[in-house]
Amino acid sequence: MKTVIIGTNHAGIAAANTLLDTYPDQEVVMIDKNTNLSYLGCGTALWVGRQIDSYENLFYTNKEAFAEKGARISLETTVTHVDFDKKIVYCEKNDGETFEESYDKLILATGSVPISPNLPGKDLKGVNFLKLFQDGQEVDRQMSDPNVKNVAVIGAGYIGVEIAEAAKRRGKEVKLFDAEPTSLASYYDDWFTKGMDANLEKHGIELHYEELATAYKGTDHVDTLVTDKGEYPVDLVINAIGFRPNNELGKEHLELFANGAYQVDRHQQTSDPDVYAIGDCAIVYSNALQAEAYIALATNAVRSGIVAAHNIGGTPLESIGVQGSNGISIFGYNMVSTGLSVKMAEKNGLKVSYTDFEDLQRPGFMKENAKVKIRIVYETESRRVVGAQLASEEDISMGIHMFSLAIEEKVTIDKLKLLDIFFLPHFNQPYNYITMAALSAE
Ligand SMILES: Cc1cc2nc3c(=O)[nH]c(=O)nc-3n(C[C@H](O)[C@H](O)[C@H](O)COP(=O)(O)OP(=O)(O)OC[C@H]3O[C@@H](n4cnc5c(N)ncnc54)[C@H](O)[C@@H]3O)c2cc1C
Ligand SMILES: NC(=O)c1ccc[n+]([C@@H]2O[C@H](COP(=O)([O-])OP(=O)(O)OC[C@H]3O[C@@H](n4cnc5c(N)ncnc54)[C@H](O)[C@@H]3O)[C@@H](O)[C@H]2O)c1
Repeated sequence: MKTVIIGTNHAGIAAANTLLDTYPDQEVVMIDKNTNLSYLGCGTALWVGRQIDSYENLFYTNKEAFAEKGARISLETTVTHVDFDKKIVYCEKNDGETFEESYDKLILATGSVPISPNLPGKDLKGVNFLKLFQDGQEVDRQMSDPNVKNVAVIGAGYIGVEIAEAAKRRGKEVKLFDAEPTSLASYYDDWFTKGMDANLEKHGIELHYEELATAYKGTDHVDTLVTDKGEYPVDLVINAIGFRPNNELGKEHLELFANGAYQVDRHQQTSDPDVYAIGDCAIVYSNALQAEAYIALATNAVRSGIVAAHNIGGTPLESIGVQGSNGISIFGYNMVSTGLSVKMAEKNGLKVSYTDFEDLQRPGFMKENAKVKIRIVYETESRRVVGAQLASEEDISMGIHMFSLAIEEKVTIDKLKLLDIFFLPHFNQPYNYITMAALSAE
């Protein structure tokens, strides 16, 4: 069996490793237009903000590792189109050479592309996106120029908030814009985003919410950002208003979700039985919504790659769905969430209730201590847990995984009330905030 994988980043890598490690008879061909693979985009802001010493360790594998395992791998090679009837992939290398690859099974792992606001001046120098390793390097190069003093970040989602912190750490004047009234509006409720916004402001980031960019001005290089509320001097702009699925190769042939992502079943199989789609170019099944959804995360990419590869290799395996669990840490303030916020649940037509609790992480007699906020969101009628959010200066990250499993397993809020949670002063309180939140649920 010959499998061709188009796109060799997180999703494609996971699929290739699974096929090569588990199914030695598989012939695996990997093709990617980029010069590198496995770049951890999460490290871009850490590097730009100089919270890590080098960007080199942000790659976790390389081309040679796959060649050694027996794959044929071509980087700097673009798949220009696919003939799905003849089952042939047409490729063009960066040096202009073209070649064809036939396949028995095809895996589309072509990822996502940043949404580009089509504004006047969008092609001016100094207007950037953050997706690839190369984009991060370019932003870093510009950030290193002492003449670059004013940075505008458009989009206060994950990338925007993280890069705003990084720019501030590099001593820039930073303005953060978003269409919504808060940062991280699609992941957290206001009780949480208010905490993050206070944190951003405390560290000198100027917040411009419910304010839309309308143009970039400048001669060769951007020098002004125009919005519906004013004009601001800028030396560097970073656009981070979300991703859209890259469906270029299959959009005429395969069934698509509302936003253009490839429609797949729980085996990652598309509407063409010989074609699988994984990672950011495909939909996921949201256990919180109990419906298909689009959630672009490296974690989902890896899991979907493993599922597709096992099905192709001959071991039937269904995806268990996702919760979209995510986390962020900005100037030492940590927030994690899984499933749906109240706002997002209601936007999607779910009738939900929620329970909040706030307390110190440890008993008051412990020296190192900080407050923790928790919200658990559950369906009002069924009482099924559909989301949780936590925030603290403490590392509360691991607590969210239990809620992820609770959502996946359709656990009710009442089941959490008397859950066995250990107590040790070094870690938590005898009246644990998870228990207290659950007990106070109406
Ligand atoms: C700055 C940043 C920070 C992030 N931080 C996090 C984080 O902390 N946690 C998290 O879970 N997620 C994070 N993400 C999201 C995560 O990076 C993506 O969800 C993940 O990269 C998706 O992996 P993928 O393999 O599906 O797609 P992609 O990473 O988009 O890879 C797709 C690959 O396909 C190749 N390709 C596309 N078209 C063709 C073609 N025609 N021919 C050949 N090759 C092609 C591309 O070159 C690319 O290598 C972050 C993203 C960014 C940009
Ligand atoms: N820590 C993490 O897990 C992490 C880090 C970075 C990226 N990612 C993932 O990568 C993907 C892309 O990240 P992202 O930050 O670009 O997207 P995002 O969806 O997290 O945020 C986009 C933001 O842009 C805003 N926006 C949309 N249109 C706008 C407009 N015209 N003007 C102003 N604001 C506008 C939205 O309100 C939103 O706050 C997401 O799926 C994200 O979850 C995850």
